[in-house]
Amino acid sequence: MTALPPPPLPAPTSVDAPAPASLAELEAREITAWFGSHQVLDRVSLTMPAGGITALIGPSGCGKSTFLRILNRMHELVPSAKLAGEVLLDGEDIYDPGKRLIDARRAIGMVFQKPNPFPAMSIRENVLAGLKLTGTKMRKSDKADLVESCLTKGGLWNEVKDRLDAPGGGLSGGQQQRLCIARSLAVRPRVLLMDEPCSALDPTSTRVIEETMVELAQEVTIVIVTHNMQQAARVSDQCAFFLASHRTPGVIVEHGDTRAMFENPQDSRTADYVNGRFG
Ligand SMILES: Nc1ncnc2c1ncn2[C@@H]1O[C@H](COP(=O)(O)OP(=O)(O)OP(=O)(O)O)[C@@H](O)[C@H]1O
Repeated sequence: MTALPPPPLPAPTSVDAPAPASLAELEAREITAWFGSHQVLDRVSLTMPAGGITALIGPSGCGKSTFLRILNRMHELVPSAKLAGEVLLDGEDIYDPGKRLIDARRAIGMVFQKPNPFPAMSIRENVLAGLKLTGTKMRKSDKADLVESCLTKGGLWNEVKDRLDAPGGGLSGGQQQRLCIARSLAVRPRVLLMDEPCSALDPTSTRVIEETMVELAQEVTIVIVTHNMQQAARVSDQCAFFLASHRTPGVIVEHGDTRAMFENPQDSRTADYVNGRFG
């Protein structure tokens, strides 16, 4: 699935600086999804453990990106899209009518396939952009600290600390993606969703992002869609293998510990997929 633009957010309401985030578990229960009359997922359930990296794998069109977008209420941006089921963040349903959309998007951030920094904004402004959108006010010195800590966690600080006022669009592709990660972190999400975050990057930038992900998992739960089996094996703790066949919506065929899924898959279709025999 190609990158979507950042979702629109409601007008600013909060004036508090973001509170420190704690690790959170994300649980999808019986998720079924449609685009118009086309059903693309059928009762998919998956627990994504706090502080772990979960990789969603499977051939093109089996519903991985749709599932990922359901996890932070982006699916509902598509006019024909519908869904059934629940998404629980630490036990609370993000689709509860009493919950605000902005809170779900703030707690569950998204990094897209194609880096999408605001090209004319400075590196510093890019990192702080999410705060503006969520209406968060901070002291200037706190902002400087936040920029440094997010760029450090994003694995970019040393490369940009002397040019924070340069435009974000002037960075390399890999640097731009790390800037987008830093931007996501600035609102202190509890979960970070990553939709093929390295597919537009060279192998060196990919490895830097993978190292960044592993570091980040200590403070944020990560869910990544990837077509790269080596990447799933390198970074994830658990994998979920999605599959859809002609006329049949996507389901999870098998999920569990990544090493077990790669070395001793229980389903022959998983074995064929992880060994590159299809997809
Ligand atoms: N905006 C949309 N409108 C209509 N159908 C869509 C839309 N987005 C996705 N679909 C359909 O939903 C199904 C699942 O697509 P999705 O992008 O979730 O799969 P995927 O596993 O992420 O694929 P890929 O690995 O190629 O990105 C496909 O049949 C796709 O054509």
